[in-house]
Amino acid sequence: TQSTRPQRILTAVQKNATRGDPRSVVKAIDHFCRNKEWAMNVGDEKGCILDSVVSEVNPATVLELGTYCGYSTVRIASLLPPNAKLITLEFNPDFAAIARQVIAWAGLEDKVQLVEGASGDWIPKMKEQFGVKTFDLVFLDHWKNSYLPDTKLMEECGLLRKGSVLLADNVICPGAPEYLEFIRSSPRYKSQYFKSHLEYTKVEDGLEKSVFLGLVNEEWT
Ligand SMILES: CNc1ncnc2c1ncn2[C@@H]1O[C@H](/C=C/CNC(=O)c2cc(-c3ccc(F)cc3)cc(O)c2O)[C@H](F)[C@H]1O
Ligand SMILES: [Mg+2]
Repeated sequence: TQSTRPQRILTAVQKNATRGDPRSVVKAIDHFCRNKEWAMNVGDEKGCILDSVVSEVNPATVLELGTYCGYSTVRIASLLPPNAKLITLEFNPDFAAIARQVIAWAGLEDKVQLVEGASGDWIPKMKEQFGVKTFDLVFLDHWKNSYLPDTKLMEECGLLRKGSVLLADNVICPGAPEYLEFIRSSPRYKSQYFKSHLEYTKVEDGLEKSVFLGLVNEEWT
């Protein structure tokens, strides 16, 4: 039977990366996607911006929406301090199965909890199921029209605290116009755009970093 692209990405990791070496896993995927088959990983250029935000936030709790093959999961988890936890949500069972193996090859299973299911179902259960109070960092990289509803849901569920950082991929390509419009005009967020390129291409894309400011008082006037 024909293999899938995620399966071919996993094979490239198993052939070219060193077990337990996250950087070699990232390198193997980038090499495969740049030279063999494009895939929707955040990639090396935007990945460096992701790395710098993770290092700056130095999060104890991270939520990733949209695991796909686990590329950004490995990038983020490899930078986390000891005892930090990354919860990543993926509702496609085939992608989840590949991502688990990629994360395991990188030796990061202890830092990552991959939850197979939909963000809309799991965000409301984060506290009771995983003992999470709030997230220090959220990486949004799932369906682009889900960025806004899921951000509102995280607020409603009390999963964001003053200073929580949201980092959204693809705000230009494919684009997340409703999310950008909301987050840039809301008094509850301080946003910053990091201009870059769509993974493995010269097409413009970028990441939007937004700091949650908490419920600001003008909302009570
Ligand atoms: C809605 N709730 C969800 N809950 C759990 N897992 C989810 C949920 N929604 C999706 N997933 C899961 O998250 C992933 C979805 C990633 C979507 N990403 C993209 O579409 C995306 C697209 C491009 C792109 C750009 C140009 C072009 F010409 C073609 C493609 C570039 C990018 O970097 C992207 O991230 C996964 F597939 C899905 O099962
Ligand atoms: Mg993306």
